Amino acid sequence: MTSSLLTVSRPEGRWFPVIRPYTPISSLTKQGSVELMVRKYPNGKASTHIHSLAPGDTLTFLTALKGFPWSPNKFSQVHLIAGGAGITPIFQLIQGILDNPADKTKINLIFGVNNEQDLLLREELESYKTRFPDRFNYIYTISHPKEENSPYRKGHVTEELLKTAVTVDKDSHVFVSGPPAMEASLLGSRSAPGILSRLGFAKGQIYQF
Ligand SMILES: Cc1cc2nc3c(=O)[nH]c(=O)nc-3n(C[C@H](O)[C@H](O)[C@H](O)COP(=O)(O)OP(=O)(O)OC[C@H]3O[C@@H](n4cnc5c(N)ncnc54)[C@H](O)[C@@H]3O)c2cc1C
Repeated sequence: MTSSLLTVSRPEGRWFPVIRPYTPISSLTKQGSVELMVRKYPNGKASTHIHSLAPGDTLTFLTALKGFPWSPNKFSQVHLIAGGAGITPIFQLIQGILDNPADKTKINLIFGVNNEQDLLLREELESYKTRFPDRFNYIYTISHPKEENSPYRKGHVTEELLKTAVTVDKDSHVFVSGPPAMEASLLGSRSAPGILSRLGFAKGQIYQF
């Protein structure tokens, strides 16, 4: 579980191929096809190339990259912090846990996006919430809401939000997947601790996709 696929794109007009990982959002046990969700960045070499593909075109997969070595009930609770398209590996983990009847791990998702349209996989997440109300909880936080009466929290994923949204205990683990600025503020650097360590999480309790 939690692996991504290394793709090779050959964008038109470029000498060198571009290698980028993408995470399947289809169940990993599904045979015969794979579903990717790729966010298009206007100047993004691989993402614009993948968006230009038409039915019948090919995309080369180099290999699968191993992610976190998950085993059921490894932790009593996981806190999953996703930003934008970073939801894909987090969603794969949610699917793997909740689709496995033997796994009783509780999931607390904090999903930060720019606007309501960026709330990817919203229906799938809401369906899990309906099926697992006691084990799956999510908070959406939107930095630049477009809807006037947006029902969601406004703002970025901040220390203030995480103080109330996550409980730090030895038996929990945190998974982070988001844009560079969000990851930097959560994880910090060698010289400056990030939000997660200020909240009390040990390094070994944090996994960055
Ligand atoms: C393990 C792993 C799994 C991933 N899975 C997915 C996935 O399932 N779906 C998905 O869409 N992406 C995923 N990504 C990100 C993906 O691999 C590429 O980094 C992304 O598509 C950008 O590549 P690019 O060649 O289009 O952009 P590049 O040519 O590398 O970058 C060009 C410009 O695009 C913008 N840009 C690029 N990346 C970001 C970013 N993360 N945030 C904000 N702006 C950015 C910047 O302006 C940058 O200067 C994953 C990354 C990792 C490490």
